[in-house]
Order: sequence, then structure tokens, then C-alpha cells
Amino acid sequence: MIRIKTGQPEKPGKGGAAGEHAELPGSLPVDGTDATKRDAVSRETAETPAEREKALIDSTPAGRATSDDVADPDALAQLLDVGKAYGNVDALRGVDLTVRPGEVTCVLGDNGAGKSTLIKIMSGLHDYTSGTMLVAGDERHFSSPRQSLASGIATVYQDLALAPLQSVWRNFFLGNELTRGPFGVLDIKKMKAICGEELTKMGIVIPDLDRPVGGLSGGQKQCIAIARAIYFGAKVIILDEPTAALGVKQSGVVLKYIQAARDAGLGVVLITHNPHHAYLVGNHFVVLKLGRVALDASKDEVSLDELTAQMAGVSELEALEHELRKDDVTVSTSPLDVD
Ligand SMILES: Nc1ncnc2c1ncn2[C@@H]1O[C@H](COP(=O)(O)OP(=O)(O)OP(=O)(O)O)[C@@H](O)[C@H]1O
Repeated sequence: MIRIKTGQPEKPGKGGAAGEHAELPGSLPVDGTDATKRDAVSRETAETPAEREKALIDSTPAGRATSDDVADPDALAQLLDVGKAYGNVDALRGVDLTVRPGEVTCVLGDNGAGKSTLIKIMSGLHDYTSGTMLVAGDERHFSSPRQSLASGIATVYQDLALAPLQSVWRNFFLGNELTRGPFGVLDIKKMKAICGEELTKMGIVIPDLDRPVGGLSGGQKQCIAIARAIYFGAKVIILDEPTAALGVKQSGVVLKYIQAARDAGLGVVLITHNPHHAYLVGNHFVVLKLGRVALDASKDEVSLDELTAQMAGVSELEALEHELRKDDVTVSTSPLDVD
């Protein structure tokens, strides 16, 4: 189901029919007319990205602009109408997100959209202030990252929490070292063997596992952090901008690895600014704007162009361009500015 929202609608409650939402301020028009009449610019005939963005919004059936926040029995984790307020700042409001096994759910958004807040809620750093979070069907409020991890949610942050001077295998087992015998001697042989096996299983080739992690490429480091999370039992992995600091080739390595994790049956939440990367591996896309869901669509419901337009906020950019082109702008020079 695709949902596109404009403005800053309030959610009136759960499970309401379309008609209940007709009066929402700032939401899509709910006029009861044939949807085709509202498609002033059809998605097929739209030429510019702005027209396509508008067409996509116009073509959204009225009832779909409402919350579909119902528990999904197949979901590994789900946010239903979740909000987070920091004092009087609403960082997130009415957010729905479903993480299913074998799917990559991409969360896109510009600076301040609420992506970090969403990660913090799911990874146990912050609690949410409204709505419901379900993990494996149970309502959860995490009070620590440990609780989130224990319930199968692993978060891989941009800084990766790897020790650069330590070897690959040491990093793989960091904090979970295997020991043997009554004196708890590190079982280095076993750790190296498992680390090698796990990395190979997921298609990562690192010839020397004794190499310090600091010397590896950004892509390889990301893959090690993800492989580690999977090995230690994660069912859901949240990846915070994994390709943000990487070049094309290394991004490719990480995206391939994300696909491997998805194909292994994990639920992946990919947080990114990059619609191109998201579209290559994503099954479902949620665009956040100022803490609210601006678009919620599966891959067969949204094109890359439409996703990019949503991300770029094409209509906002055009308004900005228009402002810049205005020739009535006068720049006054303060006497203090004159040499
Ligand atoms: N601890 C906090 N106290 C008050 N406001 C906060 C706090 N953390 C985030 N915010 C506000 O919540 C909103 C969402 O912030 P958040 O960091 O989640 O966005 P983001 O999408 O991750 O942005 P970025 O890509 O820049 O990291 C912003 O307006 C931000 O200023």
C-alpha cells in the first residue's frame, strides 16, 4: 500500500475508514469524487520531476492517505503510530514502519527528518512517547541497547564500533570472545575459524584475518560489522547510512552484502539519504519529512524518479529557485561593509 502525505496531518486514531479522515488539516483532499478526476497530471503524462511528484500525490486514493497501522503477524518489528517528543520538539509523529523477514525497508529523509530518532527508539537508546512498538508481536519499550539486542535487533552505526588496531577476528568477537578450559583461555583458533566461515558465507573475502581492521576499506569494515550482528543472532539489522562515506565500488560491496542479509531471511532497515542506493536493494520505502511519514510505498508502487523527487522535495526546490530568480531583491550595503 502506498501512502503519501502532504502538510502535517494529525492522526485521528487507529483503523479509521477514509471518511473519518476527510477533515484532516493539510492532508490529501478527500472529496469523495472519482480519483481519476483529481489526477490533473497523470503519472504517465507527467514530464518534469515536479509534475511526477504532484501526479503521484494526486493519484493517491483518498483513503490511502490514512494510517494503516494494524499489527502485521509476519512482521519482525513494527512501529504503529509512533511519536517521540523531546520536550516540546516533536521529532517523530504518527510514524508507521513494518520490518518483515527477507525484506529491506528503506527509511529516507533529509537532515532533521527524524531518522536518528527512529533508530534510537528501535535500538533502545530512547523510548517513544506515543504509539506502539511491536517486536515479534509483543509491545516493547526498550530501556537500553542491550534489551534491543537481546530481542534480536542489532544496529550498525556509521562509526561501526570497531577497534581499528585489533584484528578482523578480534573485532568479530569483540565483547563476545570464546574461551576454553577452566581458566578461560581465549580460543583463538575457533574464533578465527568461525570468523572466516561467516565472512565467506556472506561473500566477503579477507585473506588475512589477523590484519588490523583499521587497514581495511570502509566497505569491508561495514560488512564485518553486519556479519558480526548476524552471527550473534540478529533478526533485524538497522544500518545507519552505511554507504554515506563510501565511493561507488565500496558502496556496491555493502549493497551486495545487504542483499545477502535480506536473502538470508533477515529484516533490514536501511537508513539513507541516497534514493539510488535505497532503490537498488529496497523492497519498501518510507520517506520522513520533519518527523512525519511523507511517503510509504513498496517497490512496485514507486519509481526511482518518484522516490528521488520525494527526497529532493522537488516542489520545494522549485519554489526556492523561483525566489532566487525574483529580480526585485535589493541588497543593501551597510556603511560598515564599505572599506
Ligand atoms: N535530544 C534532542 N533534544 C531535542 N531535540 C532533538 C533531540 N534529538 C533530535 N532532536 C530534534 O528532532 C528532530 C529530528 O532529529 P533527528 O536527529 O532524528 O533527524 P535526522 O533525520 O537523523 O537528521 P540528520 O540526518 O541530520 O542526523 C530535529 O528537529 C532535531 O533537532
